[in-house]
Amino acid sequence: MCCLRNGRVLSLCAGGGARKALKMAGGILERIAEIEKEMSRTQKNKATEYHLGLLKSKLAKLRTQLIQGEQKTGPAGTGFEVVKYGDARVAMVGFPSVGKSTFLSTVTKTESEAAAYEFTTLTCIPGILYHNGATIQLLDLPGIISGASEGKGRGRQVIGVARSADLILLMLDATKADVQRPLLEKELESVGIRLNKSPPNVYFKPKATGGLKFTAIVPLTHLNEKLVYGILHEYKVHNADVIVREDCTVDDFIDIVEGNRQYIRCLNVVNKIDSVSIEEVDRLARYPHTVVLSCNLRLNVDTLISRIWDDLRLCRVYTKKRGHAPDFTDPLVLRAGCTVQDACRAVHRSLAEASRFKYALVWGRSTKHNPQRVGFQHLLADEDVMQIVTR
Ligand SMILES: Nc1nc2c(ncn2[C@@H]2O[C@H](COP(=O)(O)OP(=O)(O)OP(=O)(O)O)[C@@H](O)[C@H]2O)c(=O)[nH]1
Ligand SMILES: [K+]
Ligand SMILES: [Mg+2]
Repeated sequence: MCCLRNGRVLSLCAGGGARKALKMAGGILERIAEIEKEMSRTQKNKATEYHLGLLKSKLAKLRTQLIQGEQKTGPAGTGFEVVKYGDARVAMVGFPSVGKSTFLSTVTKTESEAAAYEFTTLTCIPGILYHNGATIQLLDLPGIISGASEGKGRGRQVIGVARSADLILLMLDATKADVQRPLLEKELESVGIRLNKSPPNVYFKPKATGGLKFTAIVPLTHLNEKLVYGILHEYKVHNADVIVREDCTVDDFIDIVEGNRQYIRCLNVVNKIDSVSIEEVDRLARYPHTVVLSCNLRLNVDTLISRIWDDLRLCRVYTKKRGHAPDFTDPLVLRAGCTVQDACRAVHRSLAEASRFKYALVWGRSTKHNPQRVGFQHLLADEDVMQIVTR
């Protein structure tokens, strides 16, 4: 019933351009359904792998068209753009009534309405989580339903926000986690979001001339030259260098050719563990990238916050003035793998220029001795202390 309400809201605000876009999306959806049907009819074996590979690239192309169509023609103001704020952004994605709003209200000062009926939250509600000297923007979002990625309910907007996050929390209900998790993963996958994955190690460079050059530097068990050529042909790429450096799948290779994938870290958050047995809690907690939780009983809330912190992979750098103690209250909050130059830039843009910067003194886990005199390229570690010496 609520979906209907959402559907009605959507169609009410759809103007001429948007209506055309919806119609176009409808055509693409039909073709996607046809290809999915054909794929499910086709047996998987050596003889069909080429055919299946091409179908997969056709499918990927259509899905990209769908997303791009939406981005270009979607009525303005229907997304819920919330300004990025703080050192990192965490978005909660889940089915209705799994406890997203309850969690936001538990860990931030923002009150997001929580209730026993589905679709209580209708837009993006930001809250701020203060942890370890960092400010983390936590986004509460409307519940999504299966088919969200194809435009059902507010799914598209929700996924659009998820795309902008540094970490996605897949919020699950402990009584239905095994059903909900794969459905949510599928919705995010189908719009090009890759969870807890790193980009496949494949070099791909389209060129103007010279034909296709294919090299594999490891034995391949899913891909072969013919298949790669077939997929590239599907994308109308006739000149390119391809170097495959890992045993990647057809899907991985298509991701590389599409080039628009987003690799985002994700944590499965299983809420309402007060509703299931202790044995079940134990089983759920063993799933990879998972934290179990009860917002109502405040069980494991701190564990979740510290897992969020770990997964964001932030790096705190305490700055220090010459002759003074370091300021441990207000760190620079950067990303893991940051350099001294990044830290200088965070203090002031001009300090990141070689004309101003002489060297830095660093104390902490990144150094061999304390302090160590280092240049711009030195890699900093979490909780390092840094003193900048200028010219
Ligand atoms: N048993 C139990 N119920 C919970 C827990 N956390 C939240 N709830 C209840 O679950 C219901 C839904 O909570 P919400 O926070 O509104 O869920 P939501 O995911 O934001 O829902 P939508 O905004 O509708 O998508 C409310 O009645 C909460 O009181 C929990 O840890 N255990
Ligand atoms: K609810
Ligand atoms: Mg809610």
